Amino acid sequence: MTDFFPWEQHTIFGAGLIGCYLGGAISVQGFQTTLICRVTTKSKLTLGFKLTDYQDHQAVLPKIDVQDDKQLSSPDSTVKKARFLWLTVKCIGIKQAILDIAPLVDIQTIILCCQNGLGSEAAVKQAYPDNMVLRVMIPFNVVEISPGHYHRGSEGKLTIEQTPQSQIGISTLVMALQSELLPISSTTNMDALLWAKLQLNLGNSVNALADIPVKAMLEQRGYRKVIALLMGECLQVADALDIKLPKVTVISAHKIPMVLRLPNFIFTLVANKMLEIDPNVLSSMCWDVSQGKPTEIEHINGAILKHAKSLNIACPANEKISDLIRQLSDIKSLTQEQKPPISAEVLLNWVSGK
Ligand SMILES: NC(=O)C1=CN([C@@H]2O[C@H](COP(=O)(O)OP(=O)(O)OC[C@H]3O[C@@H](n4cnc5c(N)ncnc54)[C@H](OP(=O)(O)O)[C@@H]3O)[C@@H](O)[C@H]2O)C=CC1
Ligand SMILES: CC(C)(CO)C(=O)C(=O)O
Repeated sequence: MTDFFPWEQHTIFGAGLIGCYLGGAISVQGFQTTLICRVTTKSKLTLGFKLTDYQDHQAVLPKIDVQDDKQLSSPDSTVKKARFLWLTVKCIGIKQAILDIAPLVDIQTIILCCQNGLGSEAAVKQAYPDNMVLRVMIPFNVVEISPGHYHRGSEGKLTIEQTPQSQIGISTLVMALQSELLPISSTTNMDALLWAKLQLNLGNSVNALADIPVKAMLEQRGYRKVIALLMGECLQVADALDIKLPKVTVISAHKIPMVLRLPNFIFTLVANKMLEIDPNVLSSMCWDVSQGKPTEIEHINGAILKHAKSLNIACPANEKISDLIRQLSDIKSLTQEQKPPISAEVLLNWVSGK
């Protein structure tokens, strides 16, 4: 059993949307917090920043300890070892992050992997076999409304994995970090919870191709039908693996595709909670595509395809949408019709193979 206490050093590695929101929410509670960011974002963050959420909670952080990746790797770095190392880079940044976090890690460091999708923690565990490595599920969306203003635009509790070794410490951590800006809980069944989140993240690729806010996307039945196709395949794979998906929205996992297929006027009535999202929310993949960055498609839709292959289950919709997202990395080679924004009708025809 490991004893650890919430007031020990929290370090957030990868100060982007989730990292800044999480780090800000921890720091504002009075816990020692350091953000590790890129050189290019340091000046913005050292001026302090602001957190808000969709329920009008807010906090202003006049000062927070920010170090950039160059300071971290410098031989005379004075950066403290982390007790809680929150890894908030994208899945595709994990390989490099594993090397770069070395100066922050000692035997006591607990590494908390906050990635969407499946499997990012495996490489971290392999690189740090003597450390406690726990997974974290982040259900809510964060956007940067203006430089240094991070906004949580949707509901849900950040959930930390509990293992037999971590139980007491994680329960104490959860109680201590709990706040209006950061609702938080823990689970002993992270595998199933991450599959349930994976199901929801199937909307990310559609959102990136639609190139409109999530709320506006969900208001169009054609996009919803595409998401329903992707989710149907995901559920088939999860069922074959005998994973029982916990309910992470008001609608249970197996009913979501059916609800998504409903005509607009019934959908608006049945799924009004689902539409309670800020109108400015964009999925993380939509940000990546609009900024020309690589996406997490291989860890989201790709994770389903990997399992499907080993189970011999066909997932044509996920295959098709993964191809469309991959093609965006060579945007110059695409026709106008293949570039976002892609209309709901066109996308539905492509994905359903019509
Ligand atoms: N955004 C959201 O609303 C949600 C995101 N998630 C998940 O959370 C994870 C983080 O997402 P998000 O916050 O959006 O990602 P961001 O890209 O906004 O943040 C990651 C940050 O880490 C930086 N970074 C990456 N590698 C390094 C490194 N080696 N050294 C220093 N800095 C580094 C990135 O810089 P650079 O860009 O220059 O590489 C970037 O600033 C993802 O897995 C995502 O799917 C989950 C739920 C919601
Ligand atoms: C919050 C959610 C589900 C969609 O916005 C997400 O995980 C993301 O943007 O990556």
